[in-house]
Amino acid sequence: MAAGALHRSIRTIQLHGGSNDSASTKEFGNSSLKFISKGFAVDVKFLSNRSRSFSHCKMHVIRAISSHASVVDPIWSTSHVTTNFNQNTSIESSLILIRHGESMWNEKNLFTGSVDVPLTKRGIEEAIEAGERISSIPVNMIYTSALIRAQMTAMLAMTQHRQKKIPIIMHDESIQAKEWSQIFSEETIQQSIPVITAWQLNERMYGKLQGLNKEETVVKYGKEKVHEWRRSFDSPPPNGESLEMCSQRAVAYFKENIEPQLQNGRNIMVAAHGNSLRSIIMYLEKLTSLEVTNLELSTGVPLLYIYKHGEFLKRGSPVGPTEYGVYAYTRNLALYRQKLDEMVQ
Ligand SMILES: O=C(O)[C@H](O)COP(=O)(O)O
Repeated sequence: MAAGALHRSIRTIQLHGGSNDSASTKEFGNSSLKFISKGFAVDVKFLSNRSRSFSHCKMHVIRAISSHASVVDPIWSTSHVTTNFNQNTSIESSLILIRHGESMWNEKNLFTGSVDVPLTKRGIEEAIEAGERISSIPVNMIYTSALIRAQMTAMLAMTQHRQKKIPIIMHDESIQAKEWSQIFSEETIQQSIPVITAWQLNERMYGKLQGLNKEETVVKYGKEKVHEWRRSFDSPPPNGESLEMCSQRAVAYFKENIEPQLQNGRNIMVAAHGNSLRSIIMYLEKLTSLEVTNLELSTGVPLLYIYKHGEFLKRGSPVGPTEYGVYAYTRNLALYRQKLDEMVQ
């Protein structure tokens, strides 16, 4: 990654650092500090430590290396990833969206929403199959919701990836969690893919429908009402979130956290849910609130978008690693696949 890119990333840490990245008072007593933040292992020297607030403390970044190993991905070392920080319009990156595989409540046809239910055996198989489909598409970072069905899907899918890197969940919930999950081998870091979990990508909160059977709910409230709750943009289910409300957190998270990574040439997989992904797709494809009512996402089917010139180009779902079509979408994808082919020879 270019030095400029690192410094801009660090500036981002400073700007947003007040709450999430605040260092402990003990650490501020030193004139230098090492920490891992937003996936970067950072060495800093404090120029002024009068302020106790990390976000206001002046510092000089001595060294910042990606702790998100795949950001500097050897397979991409000659590609755009290292040279793309000057708003280079030729930057191109892949975005894979995947709804989790079948969950135990999908199987029972229950409204699930924010309830944290695991995958069924079929859901596990769907996730593995999804992994095969995307196994030759580059993935530098993974975002999942905070719910186990999305996390299982991401992890299972990555067991199939030809790059053989290891997805590692980033624990940012406390300073201790960050410290205790550090990795001390740069080589091991390079063989890892950071997995960022975010509640904002969770399924819409289904309110008083959670745990109810979908068919029984139709019998009780009528087909039309239930369809309106499930698919309309702005009618929330009782005490729950409408798609619009879900979109306010999911799309905001996407814009603030995921889109900048794509702009920097990082290839991203997002494993999330029917409605959080519907709202993100609505944004990517500029769908109207009417058009989004017809958008249905199957469990465990990955969708590919190419990000280029600030636009998201829909590329459907890759069929499989042996299918050539998808890799012909862009030269970079074809080259990536070719490098993977060469690696196994
Ligand atoms: O939360 C749920 O019940 C499902 O994952 C999505 O439900 P929906 O198809 O009713 O939106």
